[in-house]
Amino acid sequence: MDSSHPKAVLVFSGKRKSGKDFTCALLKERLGDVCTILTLSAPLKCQFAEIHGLDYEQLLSASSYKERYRHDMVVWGEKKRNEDPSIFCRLATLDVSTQHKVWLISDARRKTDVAYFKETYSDRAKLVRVQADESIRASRGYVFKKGVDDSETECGLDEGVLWDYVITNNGDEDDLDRQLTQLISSIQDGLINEIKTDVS
Ligand SMILES: Nc1ncnc2c1ncn2[C@@H]1O[C@H](COP(=O)(O)OP(=O)(O)O)[C@@H](O)[C@H]1O
Ligand SMILES: C[C@@](O)(CCOP(=O)(O)OP(=O)(O)O)CC(=O)O
Repeated sequence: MDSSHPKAVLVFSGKRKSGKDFTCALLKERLGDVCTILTLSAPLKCQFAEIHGLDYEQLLSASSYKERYRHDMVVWGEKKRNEDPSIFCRLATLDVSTQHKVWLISDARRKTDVAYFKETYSDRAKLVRVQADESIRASRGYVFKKGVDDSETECGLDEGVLWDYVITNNGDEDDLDRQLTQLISSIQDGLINEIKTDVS
């Protein structure tokens, strides 16, 4: 593995409907092709869909179809992680083009996810928590589900993590834009000067 690649790995975590995907898409828009979005859930959903004859594309979407199978995917995923804690981290980051110097991992959920990226990429890995008030999440379609929202998949990173950045995403677009601008400039200053060339 090329130890100099990637230059930065932003590991995002947040509750359902907090805006992880939304925030990563905005960052990708701002950073361009130097950046790529990777999800730990994609390889899990791919395998789960194959085993159960389900529609992978629908599992990837923000749909009721995904929600219908979420709990079963969580249980199956945890069984696989118990056998090999970093399996989905490795699968999600396989063969990423060296063109993409900045990786946005949009959906870390467990201490083992965080540990993998910190151990593998050291200080190139930065932990980002996206947070939104529960009322805002509800307005985006969040409904509490027992066995999901009170279990590790949604609570595994609620405590004991020192976040490098916390993004508050309650719908104030100017505030979000300001936070993302700060995040991008601190990454550029701190970790990856090359991005200044790539995005200028
Ligand atoms: N700041 C925002 N402004 C407008 N819509 C938003 C904002 N943040 C999230 N959303 C919308 O809310 C829904 C949930 O956001 P998403 O990023 O999918 O959450 P998560 O990935 O954390 O579950 C999506 O439809 C998304 O487009
Ligand atoms: C089984 C899962 O991978 C399903 C995650 O699906 P998404 O990542 O699509 O969830 P959102 O937070 O709503 O964007 C969770 C897990 O515990 O691995």
